[in-house]
Amino acid sequence: MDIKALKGVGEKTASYFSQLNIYTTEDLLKHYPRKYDIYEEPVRVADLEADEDLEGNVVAMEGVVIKSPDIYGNGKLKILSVNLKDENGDAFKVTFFNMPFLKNNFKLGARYIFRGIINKTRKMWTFEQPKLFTRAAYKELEGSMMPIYPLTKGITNNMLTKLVSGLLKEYEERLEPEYIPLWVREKYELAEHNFAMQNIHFPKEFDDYINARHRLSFEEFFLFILATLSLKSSKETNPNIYEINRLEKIDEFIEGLPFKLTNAQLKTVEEVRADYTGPKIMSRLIQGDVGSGKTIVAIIALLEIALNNYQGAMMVPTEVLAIQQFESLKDLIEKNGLDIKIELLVGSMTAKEKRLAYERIQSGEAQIIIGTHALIQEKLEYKDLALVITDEQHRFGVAQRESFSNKGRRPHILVMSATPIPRTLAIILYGDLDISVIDELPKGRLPIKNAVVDESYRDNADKFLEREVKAGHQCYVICPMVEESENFTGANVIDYSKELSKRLPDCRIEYLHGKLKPAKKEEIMRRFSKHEIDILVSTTVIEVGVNVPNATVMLIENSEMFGLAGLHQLRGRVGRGDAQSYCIFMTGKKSEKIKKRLDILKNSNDGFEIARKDLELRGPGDFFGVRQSGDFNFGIADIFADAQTLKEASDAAKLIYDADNNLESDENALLKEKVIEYRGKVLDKINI
Ligand SMILES: Nc1ncnc2c1ncn2[C@@H]1O[C@H](COP(=O)(O)OP(=O)(O)OP(=O)(O)O)[C@@H](O)[C@H]1O
Repeated sequence: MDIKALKGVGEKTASYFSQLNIYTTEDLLKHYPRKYDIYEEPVRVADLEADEDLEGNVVAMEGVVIKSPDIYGNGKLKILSVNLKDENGDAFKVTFFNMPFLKNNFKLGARYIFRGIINKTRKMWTFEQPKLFTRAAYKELEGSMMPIYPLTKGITNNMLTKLVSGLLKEYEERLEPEYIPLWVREKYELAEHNFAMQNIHFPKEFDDYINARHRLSFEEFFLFILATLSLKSSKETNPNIYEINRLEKIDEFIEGLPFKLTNAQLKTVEEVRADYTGPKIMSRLIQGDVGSGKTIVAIIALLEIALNNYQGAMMVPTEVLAIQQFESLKDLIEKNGLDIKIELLVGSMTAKEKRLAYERIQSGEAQIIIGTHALIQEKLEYKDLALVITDEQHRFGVAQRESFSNKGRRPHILVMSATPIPRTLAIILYGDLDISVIDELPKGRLPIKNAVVDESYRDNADKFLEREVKAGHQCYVICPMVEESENFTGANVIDYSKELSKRLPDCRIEYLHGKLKPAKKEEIMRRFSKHEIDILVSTTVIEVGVNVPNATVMLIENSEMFGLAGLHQLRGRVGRGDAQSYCIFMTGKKSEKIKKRLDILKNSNDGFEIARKDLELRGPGDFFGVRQSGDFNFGIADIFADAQTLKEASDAAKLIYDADNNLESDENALLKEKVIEYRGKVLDKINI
């Protein structure tokens, strides 16, 4: 049902909802809480002193007024300040702004429970504008879990809570039929669908939440796997319609590379070449950690396809990366004296440039095409596209991958990923692809040295950057944001690079961020690659794929603001050459928790190990809306935290598929409808 059919949702609200990708009531029900507000037992001052993580967070405290409250302040601002003590007799304070009428509530000896963000100011634990409860009122709420939804401008939590709760009431009357066969629900102990919907939004108790979440994650994985299984079977019958031969020129090219391929690379190259010269169309995933050397494998394939007189295209997630790949491939082709024409296609090219590029692609003059999403523009036609490579493929949806492959007759597909997941999971998640793993780093790479530091290390950090620059190396500094913003207190690239230039006047410093004009981005990246810039201050636009092997230092400001997977990707921008490289994680806020998390990165350079340790640290109970891997953005399920559920869903899907691969039995009738709906609607939204 259209979201506008709901009472109180007009055109304007609907347009706000579209920002959250909510268009229908079904979308609204699938807009799961990000976390829950749990009314926990009140804490005491002693608890606050003992657990530093409580500061700055929401807590409840019970207290007795120990002094008649004061009102102070001038004309416009009136501050009511109340002194209290907790049951141990320890003092804390509460302040309210412009609410002088509350004064009468706080008679000497009155007892209340306050709930809000607690902070220590001038040695006193203080609430500002907390919510106020009588003990009886609080006890009623204690233990309950109120949903907190992801929001956007114009949509409040209150509004969502009301709409969802209204919808669920109605839903109960209309009871959606259960579509997972009974035997599956029994075997894997799955709650019923409607129960799960009700309890993911408004769990009465923690266990209900757990059961709801389990059912919904299972359901997401289950549909996803059934859909990919059917995709795979349709591919298996695709014969290789291209006449591609192994060429000596390619063997010579490999021989002539300035480095020796690792065994893992060699094996992967073999698998890829066997695929596209074999009887069936290739659908292969190359999985390898950052810096493991996936790109050269892709390049070898592109060259061999081009030399066989077909076209090959490689789609990458950012313009910066497209330009870089294009330039380095052009260099390689020239150096090796190969007669191959390559083309760049990115969104920011002028209409005329694009038209000319389109013409060369359509006529077949362009043999290798490198670009961004621009490669799958409807208007673009290829002459004879035989190979499609998507780099860092998790940025693209399955549907995009498919639409790309529909451009050719049915091209070979190669997908590259640095997502650190174990092979068993990869086999399930990439059900429609064969997998090659590059599990070995090039020889001579020294492990990156890591340090987790805070502001007190600033001078040393500056000296360190200077020293590396003097030694002829280059550095990245990452800031979490572009420019100063009111509600965000992290370093920003523009101010930061100004200040850094003052402190290190002998270094050539420039900044880069996503909002710069594409031509400017290109110019900066080109100059950095050519070592005309020593220190590049950047946002995370350089996170994926950027390759400047002479860079040896990665300094990440406010590293507590990034996820571990993102930090690992960023760090992967150094350590790409022979020289010793360093990664400095600078933190703005000191806390044991933050330190522990960053220590995981400090102690390991292995992507998968990091993901696993991160999960261990959080503990299996700590997964309220925490999605560790943004790469596979399922609605609620997380491939790491729910790895066991994923396995079960995969087993169940296979059992069903093996017994009834077209889902034709009565028992599977409703499931079939769902899978078809899922393939059409959801599969393209899941980024794998
Ligand atoms: N066998 C090798 N020996 C030495 N250097 C290599 C080898 N293979 C690749 N390289 C170089 O290592 C660097 C990183 O390789 P590449 O860019 O292919 O990594 P990647 O796996 O794509 O990493 P990312 O996921 O970070 O993009 C490049 O400079 C590349 O030329």
